[in-house]
Amino acid sequence: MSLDLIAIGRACIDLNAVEYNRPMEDTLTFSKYVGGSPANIAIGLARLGLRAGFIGKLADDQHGRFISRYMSEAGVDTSGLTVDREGRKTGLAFTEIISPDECSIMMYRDEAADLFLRPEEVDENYIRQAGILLVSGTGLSRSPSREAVLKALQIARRNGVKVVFELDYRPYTWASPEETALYYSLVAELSDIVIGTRDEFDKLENHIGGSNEDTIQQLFRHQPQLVVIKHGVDGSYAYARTGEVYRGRAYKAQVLKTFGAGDSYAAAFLYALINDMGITAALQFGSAAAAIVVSKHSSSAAMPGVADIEALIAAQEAAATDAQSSLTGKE
Ligand SMILES: Nc1ncnc2c1ncn2[C@@H]1O[C@H](COP(=O)(O)OP(=O)(O)OP(=O)(O)O)[C@@H](O)[C@H]1O
Ligand SMILES: O=C(O)C[C@@H](O)[C@H](O)C(=O)CO
Repeated sequence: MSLDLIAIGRACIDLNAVEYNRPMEDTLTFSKYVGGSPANIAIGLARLGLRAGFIGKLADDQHGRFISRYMSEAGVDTSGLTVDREGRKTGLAFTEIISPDECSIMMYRDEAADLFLRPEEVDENYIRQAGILLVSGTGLSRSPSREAVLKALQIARRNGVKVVFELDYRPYTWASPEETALYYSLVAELSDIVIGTRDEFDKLENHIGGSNEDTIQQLFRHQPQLVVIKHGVDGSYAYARTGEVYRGRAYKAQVLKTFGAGDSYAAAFLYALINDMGITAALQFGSAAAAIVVSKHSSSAAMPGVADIEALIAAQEAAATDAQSSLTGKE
């Protein structure tokens, strides 16, 4: 077996408001989906036809079994999953969709099983047959998951497996900003590619209002070859260690909710990189996949296929060219 990418971290349950455009107090019905950033990314890559695997710990309950079955049916290799036997629960995320710009997530993650993944449950032989290890930042927030992720990182480094660090900052599991900055910078400096929002890089640097230039100057002193910094609807930048800067625009979308944007972006961006399509195409793929997912109800179940992404890019690039021609008066 050989896998294009293995993601390590949490696989949980999303309960997304079915009656939306209202506060959660007025929502009576929720739809169940698999959630958790690294699980969503693995599912997104499998939907794009790549061989994706997952390392994580599931609760020994109905939700854990649902996640395992869903991921496996989605085409994700689940042989790296372990099951908690000590009564811990699956993490739940209730999502509130008040309006397209006002979405929030209410977490139930006390003693969540995923944070109890142990280093001895991370198998060197599993990781060494992958092209990429994707580390999700939340897995670093607590022990023993923290040590399990660090072990996976160490295995990847010594076996020539590329490491992608998705910052995936979620405030609820970290003890302090200093702790977040310490582990984020440690892992970012050992990774080949770092992907995050501007706000997440501020967490890594432990200050507010940092600049992309300062961020890349610091990270390029270490291992990273590519740093991707997302700015929501204002688009995203990819900085190469060799000095090139690429800008990707966000595509127009009929936005229903904003969560899931980052995970679909990461999956499609990495799909394009793995297929040697170049960084400009990777930025287009990431933005197009995100535009599709923000217009749908779920994150994992809405991950698009290659044809959907290509169709959105073709339509929106053609529209942008038409708009440009009518401005300049050229055909
Ligand atoms: N409202 C939107 N409409 C269209 N595209 C969007 C929108 N919001 C985000 N995107 C696209 O998704 C990409 C990632 O979004 P963002 O920077 O919000 O990531 P994130 O905060 O990691 O997402 P998440 O909410 O899943 O954690 C952006 O660079 C952009 O291309
Ligand atoms: O685990 C979370 O933090 C929430 C996710 O389950 C959810 O799918 C999401 O926010 C995607 O980015």
